[in-house]
Amino acid sequence: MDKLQINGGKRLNGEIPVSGAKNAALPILCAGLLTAGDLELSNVPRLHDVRTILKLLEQTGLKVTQDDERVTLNGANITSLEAPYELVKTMRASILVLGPLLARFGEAKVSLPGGCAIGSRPVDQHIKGLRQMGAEITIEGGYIHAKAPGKLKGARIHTDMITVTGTENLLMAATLAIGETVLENAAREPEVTDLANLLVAMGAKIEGIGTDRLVIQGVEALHGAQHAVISDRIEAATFLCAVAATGGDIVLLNTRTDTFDVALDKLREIGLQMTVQGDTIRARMDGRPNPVSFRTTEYPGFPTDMQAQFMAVNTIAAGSSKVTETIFENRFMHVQEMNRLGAQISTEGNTANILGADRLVGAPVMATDLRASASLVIAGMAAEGTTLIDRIYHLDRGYDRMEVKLSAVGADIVRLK
Ligand SMILES: CC(=O)N[C@H]1[C@@H](OP(=O)(O)OP(=O)(O)OC[C@H]2O[C@@H](n3ccc(=O)[nH]c3=O)[C@H](O)[C@@H]2O)O[C@H](CO)[C@@H](O)[C@@H]1O
Ligand SMILES: C=C(OP(=O)(O)O)C(=O)O
Repeated sequence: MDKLQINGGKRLNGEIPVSGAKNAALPILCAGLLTAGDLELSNVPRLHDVRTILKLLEQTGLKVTQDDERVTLNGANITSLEAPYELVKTMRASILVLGPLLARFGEAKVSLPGGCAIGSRPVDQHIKGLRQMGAEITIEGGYIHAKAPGKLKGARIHTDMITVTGTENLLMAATLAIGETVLENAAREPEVTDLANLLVAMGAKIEGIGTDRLVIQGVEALHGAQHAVISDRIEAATFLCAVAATGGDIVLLNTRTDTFDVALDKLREIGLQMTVQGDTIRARMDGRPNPVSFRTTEYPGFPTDMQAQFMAVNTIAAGSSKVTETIFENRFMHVQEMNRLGAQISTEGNTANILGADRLVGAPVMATDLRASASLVIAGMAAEGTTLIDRIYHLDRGYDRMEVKLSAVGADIVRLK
């Protein structure tokens, strides 16, 4: 199993290209199931999760042609309407094939995703919404069996909570349903907007893009389109946290700063000096970070996917901070590992109290989930001595060669096979 070995205490200096967003690429690739035409995608990140979804899509009969970050999909010859447990269990976002398959073919059999390290993560809202659109859904043997005799029909759907992949699944389903669908309480994450923009390019009729009320007029069929996946705001903010923790002067290329204002404000509060020019951000840091307190919430609030990385910066800040996680019930698994490096964090329910330590000292630690892994990389880079991070397959799910990008700007970080 691969590990990362980090010798901490190195300042970062140089340019880092930001990849396309995992959380936009995954639903967008699933949208390939909605059409018999060619979907020509660029800026698709090289991630394990992308490979998993492509494997899943290929076994439905979707034709995949890949040239580095360019992926062309063709859904003219879909032969299987099933997403098997073996693939779904490795990646929860596989549930995103449900809406498109059901909408275009009137049938789908998708393994129920299990819970995962960060929480139980049910998909009841996806199912509830599809039922409101007329789908007949049974759950048997660990699989969601869904049928829409005739076709899905437009409906007014108000999800009980804001759900990102739930909104995406229902949005994709609604594009081919008969009549009008209104999605109330819709997620407004930039990745949902990126998917909606692609669907419009494919011929979908969607109003309210970027708001919490999406109105979709179903069409008979969608056609092929070209689309560049939006830049990954979480990857970009992760690198900014890294430089805030180590000090240095870096330039991020290919960013979309308009998609992560809240994180940028918090980074300024930390003391990171940033200059934004077009799609680049120059970020400079000297001295010890200021502590920052925050609560995670849905977009446009502070993203849960950045909670762990900001906590890593807080561990060495000059003062104490409070971090509250409101989206997932078990997203503090990095706390114990950071404490192994000398961090002083205590938790009370969904709140972590962090007392900034004068220094962290390297130690062997274990990655428990994707963003926890990234936070341990940051903490390891800020620590004195050597940190060995085990189970970095979590990191590879969602970061495109993180150690290569960080070594290129001066970090001492190597992958041990
Ligand atoms: C592939 C992808 O885009 N993943 C992102 C997506 O996950 P994902 O779409 O799975 O997260 P959701 O927005 O659906 O989850 C938000 C909350 O709603 C709950 N819930 C959700 C659906 C449902 O049917 N029932 C239910 O109870 C979840 O357990 C969670 O507590 O949004 C999360 C919240 O921004 C991010 O952390 C993930 O990186
Ligand atoms: C939780 C995440 O992803 P997923 O929903 O794919 O597990 C994440 O990107 O931080």
